[in-house]
Amino acid sequence: MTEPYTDRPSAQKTKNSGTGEDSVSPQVLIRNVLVYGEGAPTDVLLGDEQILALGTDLEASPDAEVIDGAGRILLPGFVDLHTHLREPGREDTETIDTGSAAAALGGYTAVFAMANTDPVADSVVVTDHVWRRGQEVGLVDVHPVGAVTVGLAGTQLAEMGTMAAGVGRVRMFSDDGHCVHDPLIMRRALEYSSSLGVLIAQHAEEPRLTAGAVAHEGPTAARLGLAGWPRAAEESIVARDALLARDAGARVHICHASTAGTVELVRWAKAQGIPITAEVTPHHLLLDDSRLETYDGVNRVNPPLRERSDVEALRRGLAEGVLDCVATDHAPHAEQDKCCEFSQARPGMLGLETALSIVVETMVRPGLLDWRGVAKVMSERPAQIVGLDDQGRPLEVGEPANVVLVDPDAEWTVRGPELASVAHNTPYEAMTLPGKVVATVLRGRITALDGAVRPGTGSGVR
Ligand SMILES: NC(=O)N[C@@H](CC(=O)O)C(=O)O
Ligand SMILES: [Zn+2]
Ligand SMILES: [Zn+2]
Repeated sequence: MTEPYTDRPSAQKTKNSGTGEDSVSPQVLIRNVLVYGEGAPTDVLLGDEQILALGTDLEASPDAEVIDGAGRILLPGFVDLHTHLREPGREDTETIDTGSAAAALGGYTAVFAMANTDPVADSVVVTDHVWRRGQEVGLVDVHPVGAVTVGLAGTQLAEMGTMAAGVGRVRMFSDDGHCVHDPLIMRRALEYSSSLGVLIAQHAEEPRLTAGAVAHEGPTAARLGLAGWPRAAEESIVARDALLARDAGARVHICHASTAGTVELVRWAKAQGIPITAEVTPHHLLLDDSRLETYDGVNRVNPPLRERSDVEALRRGLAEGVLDCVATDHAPHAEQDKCCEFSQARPGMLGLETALSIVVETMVRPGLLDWRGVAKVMSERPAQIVGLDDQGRPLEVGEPANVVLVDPDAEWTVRGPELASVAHNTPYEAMTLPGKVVATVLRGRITALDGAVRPGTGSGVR
C-alpha cells in the first residue's frame, strides 16, 4: 500500500519520441495573479514539477512561458472524486483521452474514474489499464476507482487488495451506478476497506424503493406522470451506512448527495464522530425538478433533480462544510440514449467542463463561498478524502505545481458540441455561465490554456 507508483512518470520530463532523451518542459511564469483571490497581485513561477517562487517581478528562464494573471485567480488544481470516462466499453461516448481533455479544460489535475465500465473495473487488469492510459494521455491523473463487488452485482466482494496493490494503486472503491444494498456485504466491504486503508464510496439508493423510478417523487413527477424516486431511498442508505461505518470503525463516502435530509443525516453522523464524508454535484446545486416539464431526457439523472428546498439545503450544507466537496458525476451518454422518451433515457449528464462555472454561479456569486472556499471544496477536501498527497496542496514554494488559473469575470455560453467530450449531453446547453478556466498546470506542465488542451505531451508509458 505504501509503495509508490512504480511507473509514475516524472511529468516535467517528457519523452522525446525517437531520440530516447528526456527534455525538461519550460518554466511557467504567471504574472500579477491573485493567489486564492486574496491580497496583492503576485508572480508565481512554476518549474521542475514544483512551485519555485512567489513574489513580485520574478525572473524566469529565457524559454519560460509567461501567462498574464492580471484580474485572475490562482487555485490548486481541481480534484474530481466522481467521473465516468466510459473506457473500456463505451468509447462511442467518452474515452480516457477525451475525458482527460474535458478534465484539463475544466481545471482538473486529478480525476477518479468510476468502475461501471464494460468490463467492470473489478480487477487489477482493468484498474491498471485505466491508470496507465491516463498517464499515457498525460493531461490529468486518472485514478481508477475499483468496484466493491464483482461485476457490480452486489453479492461477492471484488479483490480490493489486489487492485490497491497494483500500479494504479486503487484507493477508492465504489459500485456507483448501483448501491451496495445488502447490509452484510456493505458491512464486510467497510471492514475490509479499513484494514486496507482505502475508501468506500456509496451510491445511496435503496433499490426496493426506486424500482421503475425516473424522477424525484413529488408534485412535479405526479403531474407529469413520471414514476417517483423518494428521498427516503437515498436517506435510508445514508443513515444505515453511517451506522455501519461507526461499527466497523471505517470511513464511508456518500456520492452525489441530493436531499435536505441527507445533509441533516451527514451533519448528525459527523457530530457523533462517525468518519463520513459527502459530495454534491454541480447539477444538484443548480437545477431542480421543474426542468422536467419539457420531458427532455438530458435532465434525467440519478439521483434525480430534486426540489428547490433541497437545492437550497445542499448549497447551505456545502457552505457549512457538512458536505465536504463538489464532485461532477460527469456521465457521458450517446445521443440515442438521451434523445428519447424521458423514462427510456439513460441517467447522467456531462459535468467536467462546467463544474467551476456552476460553483461560481451557485456558491460564489450568492456569497456562500469565497475563493478559498472554492479551493477547499474542489481541490483540498477531495484530495484529503481520498488520501492524495500531491493534490490539493497549499500554493507555496516547494509544493507540487498542480494549479488552475481562473478568470472570475469572464462569461461563456455552453455549447455541447464544442465540449471536449465525445457525448454532448450537457443540461446547460445555451446557458451563459460565469467563471472560466484560463490555464491548468499539472506538475509544472501546461495541460490546458485559453480553451485548448496541449496534447501529445504524455509520458508515453505503455
Ligand atoms: N449519475 C447517473 O445518472 N449516471 C451514472 C451512474 C451514477 O452515478 O449513478 C452513469 O454512469 O451514467
Ligand atoms: Zn451514482
Ligand atoms: Zn456516477
